[in-house]
Amino acid sequence: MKYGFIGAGAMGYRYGVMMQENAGIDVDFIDTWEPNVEKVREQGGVKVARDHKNQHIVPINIYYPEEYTGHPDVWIIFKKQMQLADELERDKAAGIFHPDQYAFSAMNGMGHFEKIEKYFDPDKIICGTAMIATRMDGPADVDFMGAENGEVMHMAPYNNKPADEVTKQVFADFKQAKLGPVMAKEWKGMCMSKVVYNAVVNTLCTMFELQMGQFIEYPKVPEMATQLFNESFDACERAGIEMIETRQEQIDSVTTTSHQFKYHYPSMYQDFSKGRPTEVDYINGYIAKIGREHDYVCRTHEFIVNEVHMVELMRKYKHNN
Ligand SMILES: NC(=O)C1=CN([C@@H]2O[C@H](COP(=O)(O)OP(=O)(O)OC[C@H]3O[C@@H](n4cnc5c(N)ncnc54)[C@H](OP(=O)(O)O)[C@@H]3O)[C@@H](O)[C@H]2O)C=CC1
Ligand SMILES: CC(C)(CO)C(=O)C(=O)O
Repeated sequence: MKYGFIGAGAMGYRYGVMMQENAGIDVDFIDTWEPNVEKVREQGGVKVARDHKNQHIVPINIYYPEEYTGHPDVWIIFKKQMQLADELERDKAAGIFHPDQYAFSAMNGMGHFEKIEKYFDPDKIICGTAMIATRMDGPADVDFMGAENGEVMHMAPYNNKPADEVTKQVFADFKQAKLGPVMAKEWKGMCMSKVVYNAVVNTLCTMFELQMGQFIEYPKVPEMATQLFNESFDACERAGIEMIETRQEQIDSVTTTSHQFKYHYPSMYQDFSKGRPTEVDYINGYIAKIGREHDYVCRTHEFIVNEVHMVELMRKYKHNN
């Protein structure tokens, strides 16, 4: 099958380059971030490293939406939550979406599938999550974090029906690309299991400007994680959302993944450090929202949402001095 990527950023490159290099799959990238597209054209591809080592140029096909005439079977969508609505609208106006196409996304946070559903048949949407860390160090310059074969991701059909033939083929292609796919039975619990993880690691590392390996040096991280996961699980239980991991598994995963991705600044920090808004409203804010909708106040998550917005504001004073 042929794949098109909406978003040639950290995760778009991670999936696309691994699919191209490890599985020989035909891949095209669509991006609206001009310095990125121009840099790929100037240097003859995207600069790729793994854990800061073996940096090399990988030749790729990249297009602005308006230039694109291809017809992939599946679109893989990796944008930041705040960018997605405008991106999809521009892609639609450029005429690159077609009714037969599938869409897969493993973005963090919640809210993206409702937007994707406006452009794709819900029976052709595949939900995902990715415990795969990638740094974008600048336009067309990407660093895959963590050792090879450590990639793990989950996927589930948006309609919660058994996987159809195309979804099975996507799974097989991800497997061949060494992205470590695991099929889940139900998409919402699968996605929320990643949201509640990001609600601990992304926000805390961002506020304190820490790489994950530095963050886990603080001995009380498991205690802080327990407090946040307990609130998240309590809210999800009231909302009838069944997580795919237990509370204890999630608490433990903060320690293991922080060692695994020790040089990684979570994607939220990558926005924070470049003066951009963060995804906090789609992560901790989403947990707090489902809590309130079910008569349960997630006090710590609500506090964290405000703290992250406060550090966003603080940049105006600190980073310009
Ligand atoms: N990165 C990761 O490890 C993971 C990310 N995710 C999720 O995947 C989705 C996509 O995230 P991700 O791939 O990280 O994001 P991207 O790498 O796609 O973000 C790149 C965007 O950042 C902006 N940008 C501007 N200047 C720079 C610069 N100098 N360096 C880098 N970016 C710049 C550009 O947007 P603009 O033109 O608007 O400024 C660009 O489109 C998100 O939902 C994220 O949470 C999920 C798992 C892991
Ligand atoms: C890699 C990981 C899992 C780290 O929190 C992530 O999701 C991110 O950076 O956004």
